[in-house]
Formats: sequence, C-alpha cells, structure tokens
Amino acid sequence: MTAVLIKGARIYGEGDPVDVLVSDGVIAEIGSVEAPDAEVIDATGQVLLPGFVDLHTHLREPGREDTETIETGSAAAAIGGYTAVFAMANTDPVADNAVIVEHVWRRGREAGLVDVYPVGAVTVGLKGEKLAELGTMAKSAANVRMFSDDGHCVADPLIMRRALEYSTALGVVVAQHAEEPRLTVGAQANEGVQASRLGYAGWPASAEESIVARDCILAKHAGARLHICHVSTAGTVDVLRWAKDRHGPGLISAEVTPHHLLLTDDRLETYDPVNKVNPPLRTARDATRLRAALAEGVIDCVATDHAPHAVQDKDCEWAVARPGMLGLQTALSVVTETMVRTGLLDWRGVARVMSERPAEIAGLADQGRPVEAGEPANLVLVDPDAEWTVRGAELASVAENTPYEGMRLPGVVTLTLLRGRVTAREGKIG
Ligand SMILES: NC(=O)N[C@@H](CC(=O)O)C(=O)O
Ligand SMILES: [Zn+2]
Ligand SMILES: [Zn+2]
Repeated sequence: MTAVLIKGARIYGEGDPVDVLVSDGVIAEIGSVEAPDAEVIDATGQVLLPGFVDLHTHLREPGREDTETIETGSAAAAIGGYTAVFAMANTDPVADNAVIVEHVWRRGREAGLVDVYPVGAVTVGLKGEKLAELGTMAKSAANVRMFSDDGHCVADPLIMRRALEYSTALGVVVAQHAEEPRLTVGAQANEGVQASRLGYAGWPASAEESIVARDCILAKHAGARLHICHVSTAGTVDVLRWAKDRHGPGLISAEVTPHHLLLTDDRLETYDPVNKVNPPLRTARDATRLRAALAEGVIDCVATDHAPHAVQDKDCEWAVARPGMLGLQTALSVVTETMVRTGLLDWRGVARVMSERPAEIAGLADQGRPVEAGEPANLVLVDPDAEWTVRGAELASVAENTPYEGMRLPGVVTLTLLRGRVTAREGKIG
C-alpha cells in the first residue's frame, strides 16, 4: 500500500495547517513532513477529521438489491466520508440469525470500502413476538454489537424488557425505533396544522415520546444500554434530558437524522412522497430544538437512516409510498449547513457527533479515534468552503430518492481513508 501524505490540512479545523503522513494503515507522522515515495494530497484550506461512523443505514441486501446493495451502499458511505456503517436488520430475509448477519459482514469485507457492521433483529422476523437469538448473533463471526427491529418498534414492554436484560449479559446495545403503533395507525404526516390543512392523518409526537419514556425507565431498571433511533420531536429531547440526568452517563444515547435537522413539514405542500419518512418531518420548532440538543449533547450523534427505495415505491400516491430517504452522501453537507454555518458546532463538534460518539456507543475500538500519530488512519478530509448541487441520479446508491434534489449545500468530502487506504476522493470511489 502506498503511503499518503496529506499536505496542509487543519486537524479538527484548529491551529496551523500541518502535514499528515499515513502509512501501513496508521497515522505515521504529523508536522512538517517530507515523504518522497508517498502520494501527495494538497489539502490547503481543508479540515481533517476522524472517519464518520453511521449507526443507522439501510443497505437492502439481501432482498431489495434493486434499490441498494452492500457494495453500492458502501460506495455511497465512503464518498460521504464514512469509514464504518451499521446495516439495519430489516432486510428480506430479516437479519435475525447468524447466517444472515455473517453474510452481511462478509459482503461488507468483500466490498472493502467501509466497515459494515450488521445490526441484528431484536425479535424473530421483526414481528415483535419472540426474541431472536441475540447471543448466537453476538458470538457469530459478525460479532453483532447492536440490535434493533428498526422499521418497527419493539412495542411489547415485556419483550423490550427481556431484550434489555439479555443485552447486559452480552455487552451489546438495543436501538429502539420509538413509535407506539397504536398511536400511528394510518398516520401519514406530523400531527399538526400542516397535516390538517393537507388532509393527512396525523402522526402524533406522543407516539415517539411515550415509547422513549417507557424504554428509558425499562433500561434503568435493567441496568441496560439503550439507544434511541431518529429522534424527531422537541418533547423527546425533554424526556432524554430527564432520563440522562436521572440515569447518569452512559446508559442512554440518541441519534438525530440530517433530514430532521434541516427539513420540516412545510415541504409537504407538494404532496411529493420523496418527503415521506418515518418518523415524519416535524415542525420548524422541533428542528430548532433538535439542533440545540445535538449541540448540547442531549442528542449524542447524527445517524443517516439512509433508506433507499425504488422509483415505483416512491413515485406514487402518498398513502402507499414507502417512507425513507437517502442520506449517506448528503449527511456531512446537511450538518455543515444546519450546525456549522449556524455556529452551533465547530469542526471538533462535528467529529464528536459524526465519529467519536457513534463509535463509543457501538463500542468500536478503531473508529472515532483522535487524529494523532500512532492511531488507525480512518480519516476524512473535508473542504468546508466548497459547495455542491445534489443530484439523485449522480449518487452512488442504486435508488435516487434524495429530498435534497437540486439543492446547493456546503461542505464537500474530498478524501476518505479506511485503514490508510483511499476509499473515495472527490465524489468518486478509490
Ligand atoms: N426511516 C424510514 O422511513 N424507513 C426505514 C425504516 C425506519 O428507519 O424506520 C426503511 O427501512 O425504509
Ligand atoms: Zn426507524
Ligand atoms: Zn431506519
């Protein structure tokens, strides 16, 4: 593997520009470096960060390779600056056993663009009725460390309690898609003024908040780690603040998606299902509170909930369209727009919410590490001043369902390194 010399980058966007020499998979030297044999990258004006870690990605393999494969999703991840992603279990067949999680793990290694960690299902077939074999998946070659029925809520409190109790013995984390299903029967859009005006059945904030409160209490009693997926309401922020105060550090963690930071239910005017997502786009007030909570650390991290869907499942009547939107290649830009340009986070803060905290939550030893000599070279180089225009057809994913179509966004990933190897540069692989 050739060494790479990154010339003149500002690490975490701080201090004077330095040179960073990467060789043999690690950061070999930082300072004023000459290395005649290395490939030189001119990083003038750019920011060097630890590679991003996405706790919430849908890669659709096995089952819906017409919308995304582990290979195309890995490409999107690498181009988006990610060095590790967690692939959700709601595939077909469901990743609720060792055979499937090992398959996903192996396919990720073969693609070799990003570390793909399979998430195991909490219940058999995501049906919410019977616990899956968490221990077998945890001890498999895939070494599953996160379990989730995402797409569905583990709604039965007894099943959720058992899952949390087992998780403590296995040292894994349960990630909940918090949605009380009895409160969202037929729901189509955030319950409020906009849904009433447009004639959509309302999706109440309480469906999310009641499960978050319940599960924080269950986790406390079980002494278990609990992660809350895609937080979308101001009320959930209040519940999380209460639970984190009461439980002490470490037990509860939470993620927010880029789309819930930037987009609101104002966009529903057009009736375009590209804006349909679970949980739904909320109000501007919710988005403002989510940004503040992320800056403050009440919400720990950003996760994409990258959810590719086929044209026929999106370009149809709202009520039957599938929920979900692409996210891997646009996450950094949306975070730059909503958090950096607004002064809510500096680049060190971006490293925290997109790399360090997610790596800690999932227990990854080699990701989210400090950018220092001797550390694994999982790195991303970002041009903070550049802008680009999003075009779904140009993204690496098979599907094209981006809600940011035609938008001009700041923050461009120019280089991604996985263990010292260039996985993406300037929007392309390798
Ligand atoms: N977010 C979504 O709207 N959809 C996800 C499922 C999920 O994350 O709940 C999907 O798998 O398509
Ligand atoms: Zn979900
Ligand atoms: Zn999801």
